[in-house]
Amino acid sequence: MPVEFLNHLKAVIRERKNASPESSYTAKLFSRGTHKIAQKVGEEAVELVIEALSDNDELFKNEAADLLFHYLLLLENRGIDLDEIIAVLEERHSGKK
Ligand SMILES: N=c1c2ncn([C@@H]3O[C@H](COP(=O)(O)OP(=O)(O)OP(=O)(O)O)[C@@H](O)[C@H]3O)c2ncn1[C@@H]1O[C@H](COP(=O)(O)O)[C@@H](O)[C@H]1O
Repeated sequence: MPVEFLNHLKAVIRERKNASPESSYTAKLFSRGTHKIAQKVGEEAVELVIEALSDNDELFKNEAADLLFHYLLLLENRGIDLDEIIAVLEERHSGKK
């Protein structure tokens, strides 16, 4: 189920690429381009690092979700599927067998 949801979210993000910027947060970020999307990934990564140093699991999970969401956006903006990143990990893993 979690993997299916991730695939569903990827599809929604892809749809938003062609949606009007006024219609959604995701569409607006796509309209602002690579610089803004990359900046958001950096911001969300820093926010996650800050929460990693706290003991609040709820805040940590929320920041982790924000980072994952914006990471998916960055991949979609680049035209690279998450499966291609997983393939890199699989290749690294198989090389260590
Ligand atoms: N999973 C998410 C998701 N996670 C985080 N966010 C947004 O990411 C932003 C992160 O918070 P920030 O305070 O860093 O950003 P902000 O202040 O809103 O934006 P800035 O102008 O400051 O950059 C918030 O606006 C969140 O709403 C998300 N926005 C949308 N989704 C999903 O994306 C899909 C498309 O949603 P829409 O974009 O609403 O169509 C749906 O399935 C949504 O559930």
